[in-house]
Amino acid sequence: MEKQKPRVAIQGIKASFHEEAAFKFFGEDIETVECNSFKQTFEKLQNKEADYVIMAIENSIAGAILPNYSLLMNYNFPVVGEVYLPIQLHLLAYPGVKFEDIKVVTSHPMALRQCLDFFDDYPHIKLVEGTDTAACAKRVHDEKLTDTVAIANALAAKLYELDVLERRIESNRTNYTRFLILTDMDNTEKIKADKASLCFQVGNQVGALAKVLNIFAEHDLNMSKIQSMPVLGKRNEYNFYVDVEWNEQQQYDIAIRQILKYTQNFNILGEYVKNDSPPAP
Ligand SMILES: O=C(O)C(=O)Cc1ccccc1
Repeated sequence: MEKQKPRVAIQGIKASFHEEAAFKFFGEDIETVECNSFKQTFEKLQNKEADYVIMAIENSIAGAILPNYSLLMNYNFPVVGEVYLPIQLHLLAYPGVKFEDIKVVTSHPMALRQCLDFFDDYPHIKLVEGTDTAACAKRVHDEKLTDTVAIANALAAKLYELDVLERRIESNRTNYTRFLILTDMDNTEKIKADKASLCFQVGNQVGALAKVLNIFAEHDLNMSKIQSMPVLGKRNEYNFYVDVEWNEQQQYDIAIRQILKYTQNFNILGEYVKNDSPPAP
């Protein structure tokens, strides 16, 4: 019997960086479920119209994508993996269009921000934000735009039949985005995890967070990320989102048991296999 392709919900359309990240994690034999918002990707999972969500959570230049932390907490689907994708940005034009013809460049705000240095030399070109990189490329194709170019990836150039006018126009070549993969409870497989994403609160008193961090250290857990987010409507209260990595599963188990005593609303958002970030060039 033929195996069903995993249905992966992404914010954006085919050939966006979210689809590229999904290909990197699952391989290319997937069914991409295009969505208008991150919230809608979670709704698709909830309604069983998708098997997985892949969602950007931080970028090496733009930093954390804060609203997505709240989605993790509110929907409570387990994180089952992560993937780091180098973001390579090209200038894509309708076939035949020359650089001198360009009046407008359109892309996702994060992509535009990463190419600002390139456009410093061309102040007459107007930057216009779009919903996602691939949607901008598609618009150039569909509307046969001859004065507007898009910033997008090589997948978009191929799918929307655009010429690559300039390759790699990003200001910083060590630019990557980290994506999380979530699924619903039913189909989580038992894996030998070596990384976890946690969320908790601590009391507003001296050393409360330090106590928790010391427990990680005492059990040889490496904290690879910490992010705080205010608790809605509560002054001076924060959710702490923490990623930890370990070599010895037992050490992790003991640390978690201890931390439970020093935190409130402790949540394991997911335990999964670590995917190393790309090395600096
Ligand atoms: O617009 C896209 O293609 C996305 O998937 C969002 C995005 C944009 C730039 C870097 C990483 C993700």
